[in-house]
Amino acid sequence: MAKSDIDRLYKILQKPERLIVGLMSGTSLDGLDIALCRIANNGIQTEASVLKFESVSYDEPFKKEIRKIFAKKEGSIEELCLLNAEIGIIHADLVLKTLTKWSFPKENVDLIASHGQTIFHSPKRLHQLKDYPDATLQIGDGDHVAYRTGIITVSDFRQKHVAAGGEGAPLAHIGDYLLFSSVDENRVMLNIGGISNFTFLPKNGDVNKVVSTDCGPGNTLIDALTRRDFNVAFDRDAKLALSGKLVDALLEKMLAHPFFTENPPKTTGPELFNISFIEESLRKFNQPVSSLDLLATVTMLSARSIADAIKKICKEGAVYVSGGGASNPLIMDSLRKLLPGLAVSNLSSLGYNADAKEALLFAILANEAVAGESFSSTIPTMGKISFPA
Ligand SMILES: Nc1ncnc2c1ncn2[C@@H]1O[C@H](COP(=O)(O)OP(=O)(O)OP(=O)(O)O)[C@@H](O)[C@H]1O
Ligand SMILES: CC(=O)N[C@H]1[C@@H]2OC[C@@H](O2)[C@@H](O)[C@@H]1O[C@H](C)C(=O)O
Repeated sequence: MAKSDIDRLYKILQKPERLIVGLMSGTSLDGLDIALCRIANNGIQTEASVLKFESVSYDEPFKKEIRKIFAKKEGSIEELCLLNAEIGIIHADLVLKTLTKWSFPKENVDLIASHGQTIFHSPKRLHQLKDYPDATLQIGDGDHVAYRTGIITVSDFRQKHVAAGGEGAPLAHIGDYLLFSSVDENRVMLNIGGISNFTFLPKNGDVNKVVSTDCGPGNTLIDALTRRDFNVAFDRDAKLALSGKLVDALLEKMLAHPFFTENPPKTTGPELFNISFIEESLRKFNQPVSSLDLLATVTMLSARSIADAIKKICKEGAVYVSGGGASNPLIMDSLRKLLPGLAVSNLSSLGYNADAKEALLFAILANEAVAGESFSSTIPTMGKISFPA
């Protein structure tokens, strides 16, 4: 860290608006979402827009490398160490490449907000080891990103949330509250990524009534099955699931898992919802199920677990859906049927790109980290600052 960097940061935090590149690499391991965001002010005055967005796919060897340790209880510590640096370097290079593609000079970017790659999410509810705290780990070190890009980088947002008594997730509610609260509509901001999660924003704007929680598997089980049984990365437009049949009794067995009955807020990950979860459910069901019917049933598990979680919190208002699952017609149509009191639409109906939302939300967290104040003792500002020099 050099004095010039501190001076630069000081100037950035005094600006009325900042240009922040938000980076999100989620649990689907499909690629890196890169959003160039303009963010004015901070806190409840925040105004944000996405100027440019690109989702850069990871190549198969890189996905394979991450999968060696992703959400696994056991693996190579060497691999973890190497990937921490490698992911930082790859993310930095993807930012540089994308800025060049946009013909946007990197000198004009104030900050990078880098989520990193979640490698293991281990809240107490999952590990159940009484002598250990809630824990979560994101890698792709921010110093690599800052050094390689020359841009001040805010990263590793989740640790402070855990330090302040949270599970390290969801963090979306902060940006959701700042951007999407409405005086005349109850809003559910639903993201269907690998894991599904939502923020409930009551129409009176009362921050104390905001609820934010994971619901369960979004696309993660669907992707795991299409990879295993059909050798494709995901079920585009639910074509495969739509040609299978829902096996009701198996769905009920899956929904009997205690995660679904626990009250929100709660978080989870592919550490729980993975192929072993499906195999265990099939073992309990003890009847043969075809691959297509299994996929149809697992797709309905996503829709049902989301709808059940929302119904507990909000019965009337609107649901705005983002994340890759918003492009799954079987999930979207099922949500509309299961939530008759709520108008379900894509986040684009509020003028925001559904795929860019999570990267934008982390840009907002970085903006708060440099220019904001804690919302409360349990919602502090989050993120660590890395300097290029
Ligand atoms: N056209 C489509 N039809 C069906 N599913 C789709 C479509 N497009 C994307 N998806 C699903 O969305 C997934 C990617 O979602 P997304 O990028 O939101 O996840 P993520 O950000 O990695 O997850 P998380 O939010 O849990 O961290 C894909 O793996 C796929 O399952
Ligand atoms: C530990 C972790 O990376 N969790 C992610 C994941 O993806 C969706 C869901 O599980 C959510 O809890 C979280 O991401 C979003 C962006 C959040 O923190 O709000």
